[in-house]
Amino acid sequence: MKSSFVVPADLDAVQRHPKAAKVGERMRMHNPLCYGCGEESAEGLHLQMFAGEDFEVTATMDVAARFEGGPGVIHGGVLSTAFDDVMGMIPLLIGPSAVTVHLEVDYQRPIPIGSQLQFTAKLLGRQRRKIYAEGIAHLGDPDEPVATGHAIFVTIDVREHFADHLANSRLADEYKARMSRP
Ligand SMILES: CCCCCCCCCCCC(=O)SCCNC(=O)CCNC(=O)[C@H](O)C(C)(C)COP(=O)(O)OP(=O)(O)OC[C@H]1O[C@@H](n2cnc3c(N)ncnc32)[C@H](O)[C@@H]1OP(=O)(O)O
Repeated sequence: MKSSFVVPADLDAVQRHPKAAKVGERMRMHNPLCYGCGEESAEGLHLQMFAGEDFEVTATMDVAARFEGGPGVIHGGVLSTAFDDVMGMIPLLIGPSAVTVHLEVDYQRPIPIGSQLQFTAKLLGRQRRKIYAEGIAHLGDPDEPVATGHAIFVTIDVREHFADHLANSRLADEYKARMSRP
């Protein structure tokens, strides 16, 4: 990796949340309209995420024709969206909701339209509200990654963070009802 992404040395202790998805279990969508993993996002990536051992998440994504960037290959922005969402599941293994504050992707090989991308993401550490994660994407052999991602997520109070924006969602009524429950 050729960037300034640095995980601090003085990390906090972390534990897997008792209510986190079990190993091998599909992780629930955080929002059915999410462009990354939402089943109700017609044009979205439709990532399928699974909880792994310890602090790992795996995911698969079919590289559909609508994701083309260069001729016959995936668009780089689509791939970075996928990394954002896959690594964005890591905080849910330790508990808090969190949003991306930093995301970077190293593109190592072209990724063909029609292929199935597989992802493995893992926690690198937590320091206060910051959660550091790393992910790789591969086409079947995890020892031959086609891209690598790094991200920092910051924990949020979900109700507070989204309060002014719920009305923009197609599921505004549902979210308003859910967030007004004690
Ligand atoms: C319905 C269920 C939904 C559940 C939601 C699940 C969604 C997951 C999947 C999708 C993920 C996304 O795409 S999220 C969408 C894209 N992201 C966003 O929209 C986030 C926009 N950013 C923000 O709203 C804000 O920056 C916040 C709220 C995240 C943080 O602001 P804040 O609360 O004022 O906190 P602040 O003090 O600035 O930062 C806290 C700590 O993080 C550090 N920090 C802040 N920014 C950075 C940065 N770019 N790089 C490094 N470190 C940073 C600070 O130095 C500090 O460290 P220290 O002092 O402790 O050392």
